[in-house]
Amino acid sequence: MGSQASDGVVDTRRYPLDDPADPVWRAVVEQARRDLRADGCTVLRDVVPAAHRDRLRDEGDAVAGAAHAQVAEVNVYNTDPDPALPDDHPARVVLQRRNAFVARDHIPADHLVQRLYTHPGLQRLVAACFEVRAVHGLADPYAGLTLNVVAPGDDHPWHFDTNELAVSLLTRAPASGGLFEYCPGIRAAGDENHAGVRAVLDGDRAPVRSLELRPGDLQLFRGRFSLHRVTPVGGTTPRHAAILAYSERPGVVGSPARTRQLFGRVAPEHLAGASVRSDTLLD
Ligand SMILES: O=C(O)CCC(=O)C(=O)O
Ligand SMILES: [Fe+2]
Repeated sequence: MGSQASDGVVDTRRYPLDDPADPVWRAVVEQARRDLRADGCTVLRDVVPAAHRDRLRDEGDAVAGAAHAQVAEVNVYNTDPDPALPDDHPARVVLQRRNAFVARDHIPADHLVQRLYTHPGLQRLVAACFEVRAVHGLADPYAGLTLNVVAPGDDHPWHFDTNELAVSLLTRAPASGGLFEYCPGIRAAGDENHAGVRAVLDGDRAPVRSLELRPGDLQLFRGRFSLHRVTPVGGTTPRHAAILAYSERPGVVGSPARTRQLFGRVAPEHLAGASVRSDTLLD
């Protein structure tokens, strides 16, 4: 095994990151591609070996207190309410966002999730699964890597992601609830499908799929096209998920407005640059 992957963060028998010619690597990629083509989502089971999962959870616990907790009124597009839109437009539905994100700059560089995020072999595998030439970590000092903290009784309401390629890793499973639900490909570049999105907000369960994530699994997800949420967390302990955001282009930084909304502050990088976009879908 090569040096990058053999430090134990990744189970290199199941995921031989250093060797894309290995039939095991190729089989992983083929299955992931089939899943992603079919419904925009795939789960790589047990990427982080069982021996490291306590550490993963403890590191998440250590930074969870730094999450920016503020109930925000949002819609699925994370846009401001626009009273000019008709009443039945999905952007008119106001949701309470109660989850809180820990920004990347609060996560120490030696934490397992930081090492996973920047791991060249893992990035190569993720790119192959998503069928893109390469994935790049964001240049955004906050949003590239976050910990999503959902407290008992709270949820993370329906939304689309701004970012195209997301990888998530549960670091603390909730005692109950906290399921990831998603509507595969409910919109596409050039087709917002407002009626279908609104129907889900009004309770239509037909397009909804549910996923049970386990600590150590990596979920690869195209959240820009699939409406998704985390259902209310039950029990007395929070749900923690690390969100590893990637882009096909290097240098991506979030807008100042969105950054303030998510983290309550901005960095010089956010004020300096224009954010890069690949389509004209609503945020
Ligand atoms: O916590 C999760 O599993 C999903 C989080 C999510 O959808 C997001 O951060 O955009
Ligand atoms: Fe999301």
